[in-house]
Amino acid sequence: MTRPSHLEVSRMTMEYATRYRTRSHLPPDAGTPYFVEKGMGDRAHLFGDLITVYAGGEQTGNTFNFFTCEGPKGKIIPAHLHADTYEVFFVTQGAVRLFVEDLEGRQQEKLLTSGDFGFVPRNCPHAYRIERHHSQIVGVAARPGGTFERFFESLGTPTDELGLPAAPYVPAPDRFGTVPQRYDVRFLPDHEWRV
Ligand SMILES: O=C(Oc1cc(O)cc(O)c1C(=O)O)c1ccc(O)c(O)c1
Repeated sequence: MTRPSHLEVSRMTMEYATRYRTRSHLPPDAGTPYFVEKGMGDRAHLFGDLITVYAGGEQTGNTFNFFTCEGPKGKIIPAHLHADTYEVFFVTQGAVRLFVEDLEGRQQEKLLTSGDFGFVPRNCPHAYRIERHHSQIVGVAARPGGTFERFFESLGTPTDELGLPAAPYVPAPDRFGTVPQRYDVRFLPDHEWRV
């Protein structure tokens, strides 16, 4: 067999076995350059969302991640915070209303549309609502020495599908008692938005 040229190599989508998938396009280590075709990251369904992870702790030495989150219009993620995790919300399609409270208790609300960016520091309560069908957010969420992306398939479920779940995936109630805290997620059921 002849060796592929550099160009051919760059077009290939390799498959790996990782801690999380028997077949993944993400390598199981931090030293391998790689490419992932659109939509072909490690996918999970949680509530009405499709989350696609393109890079996570395994690939980045636990320093950052990169994922997309797509959900149906009307979808609300209720108030929560991350004690030690910084988060990016970069909207690439549709419209997403982000609510965030700073460390002094000042609240803001902003409609993000394609190309708009929101940043949520650690310890800041936040929530969001998807305002348009086919909305997509690019996310980065990490803390010193840890990333967050496996939260989605731990509370939700891994999937090979490329679209939103046909019916929302609602975790069993006992999962809420253990999984969020493992990933530095604290839901705030009594939180009120004044904006
Ligand atoms: O984590 C993000 O969104 C979520 C999606 C879910 O289906 C359930 C959740 O609890 C959350 C959450 O926020 O905790 C998310 C989405 C987009 C983004 O840019 C992020 O940084 C995080």
